[in-house]
Amino acid sequence: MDMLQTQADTAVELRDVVREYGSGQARVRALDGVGIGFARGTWTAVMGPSGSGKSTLLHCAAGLERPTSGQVLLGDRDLAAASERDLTELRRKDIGFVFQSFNLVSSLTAEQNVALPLRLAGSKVSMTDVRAILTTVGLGDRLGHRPRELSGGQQQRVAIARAMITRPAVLFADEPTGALDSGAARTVLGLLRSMVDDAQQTIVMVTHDPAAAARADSVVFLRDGRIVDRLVRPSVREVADRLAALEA
Ligand SMILES: Nc1ncnc2c1ncn2[C@@H]1O[C@H](COP(=O)(O)OP(=O)(O)OP(=O)(O)O)[C@@H](O)[C@H]1O
Repeated sequence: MDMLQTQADTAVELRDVVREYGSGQARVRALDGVGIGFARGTWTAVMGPSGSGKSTLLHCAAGLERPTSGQVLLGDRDLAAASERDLTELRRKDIGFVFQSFNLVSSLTAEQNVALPLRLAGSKVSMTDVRAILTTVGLGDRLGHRPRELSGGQQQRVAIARAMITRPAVLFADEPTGALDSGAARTVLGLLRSMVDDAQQTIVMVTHDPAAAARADSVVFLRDGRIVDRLVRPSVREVADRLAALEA
């Protein structure tokens, strides 16, 4: 789908992205010429064997790491060529992150954690909006709780609320359900699904879990730093089989 789309339909596009680490004998090519577009209002899962380049792809697409060569286009801006200052601004306003480890500030309440991106961006903080978002993720009765007073699934829902508050064009998720039991994972995946279906946000998610990947609109598979396959609306079984074949 990405090839035929115009840029206006594409939230993020990687063009011939190469990312190398180290030098000389120790040089590793983590991404080896990746070209892919993530269409607006879609959810893409990124899978592949350990070391295939999934996290590197996510970090380059999100402007957390610079490619060695190639372009990363967010709208009409090339993140690969942006200044540090522009990248910081972009990460605050246009991009959201959800990580396996939740990354909440332990001394802050759920409400304060969700308000934090707005405060950092110097925006006006509406506590009504903060509470509304926490209510959306089912935590309307946990506003004053600190992370240690919440379950893993609840902490991840706070992290999702925090990523939603700035209404980012793209949400990058790195193993968002990796630390959760299956019930909590289902709740979190349902929230991600509604961000795409109800708010037309774009999600790029790295996962090892075929059940999580099957909730996405499409699944791309990496091997040795290259995209080797893509499945559209696959079943859990299809994802698991494809992954097993790549890992064999
Ligand atoms: N900072 C780094 N310095 C050197 N090599 C790195 C660095 N980060 C990643 N690599 C290498 O790049 C390759 C891709 O790593 P990456 O973390 O993107 O893989 P992955 O698919 O996310 O793996 P996993 O599923 O195990 O998390 C690996 O060979 C890894 O060792």
